[in-house]
Amino acid sequence: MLKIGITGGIGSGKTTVCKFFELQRIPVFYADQQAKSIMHTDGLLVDQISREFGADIYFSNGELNRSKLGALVFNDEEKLKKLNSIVHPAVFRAFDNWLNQQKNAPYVLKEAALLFESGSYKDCDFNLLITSPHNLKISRIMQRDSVSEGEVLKRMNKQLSDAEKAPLSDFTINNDEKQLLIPQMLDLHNHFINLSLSVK
Ligand SMILES: CC(C)(COP(=O)(O)OP(=O)(O)OC[C@H]1O[C@@H](n2cnc3c(N)ncnc32)[C@H](O)[C@@H]1O)[C@@H](O)C(=O)NCCC(=O)NCCS
Ligand SMILES: Nc1ncnc2c1ncn2[C@@H]1O[C@H](COP(=O)(O)OP(=O)(O)OP(=O)(O)O)[C@@H](O)[C@H]1O
Repeated sequence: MLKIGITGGIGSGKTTVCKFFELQRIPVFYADQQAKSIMHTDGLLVDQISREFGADIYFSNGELNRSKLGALVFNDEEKLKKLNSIVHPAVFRAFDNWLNQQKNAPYVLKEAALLFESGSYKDCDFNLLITSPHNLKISRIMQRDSVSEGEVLKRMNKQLSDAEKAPLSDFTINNDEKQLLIPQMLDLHNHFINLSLSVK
């Protein structure tokens, strides 16, 4: 099964682009959403996170206190490294399990904000980068998550820049709201279908 990694900085529009691929019946694994889910459902992970960040990082109903954890890790490089080292291996395992269930698709997409930073791109056959202008990414997230520019910048600064990601990418979609998104996506979809036929 052909595996395509899809990434881009915070607010670049990864998830938006993936929804179009889903309309073409391409299965998409959303690593960030998966991380969110298993951080309160996977007992082993919950134990590790509680041990590292204190039991009160979870609310009494078992939900993760995301704003508290975000404030801790995005202000402390070592804590962020620790959290990543706990969560990322669990997300890799979840992807492997998910992949085993995708039998009939021509190819699959793995959507991850930290595709390159986590090394996960090495496990993909090709990698697709979504780019958008800096200020547009910031304003999208401020609007989507009702957060300040400072909060967006803290997350952005923990990610590689587009200039660093570009040499590691095989394909790029420009989501600057000037170039049309759907034709770019459809061109790539057709290309991936052809690639999947050639590797069969
Ligand atoms: C610290 C947490 C709880 C803060 O949650 P919050 O609701 O504020 O942010 P959310 O998860 O919605 O992420 C928003 C965006 O921030 C960026 N981001 C998330 N985690 C990270 C990270 N570890 N490093 C850099 N950027 C990140 C991504 O672009 C993401 O889409 C959360 O970000 C988290 O659990 N991060 C660790 C897991 C992870 O690395 N996820 C992403 C890849 S699997
Ligand atoms: N081409 C576009 N036109 C209009 N709005 C857009 C476009 N692309 C993305 N957006 C909006 O910008 C916001 C961020 O997009 P999206 O959630 O897809 O980004 P992301 O890269 O997945 O972000 P994150 O790294 O935080 O997960 C969303 O509210 C989305 O609806």
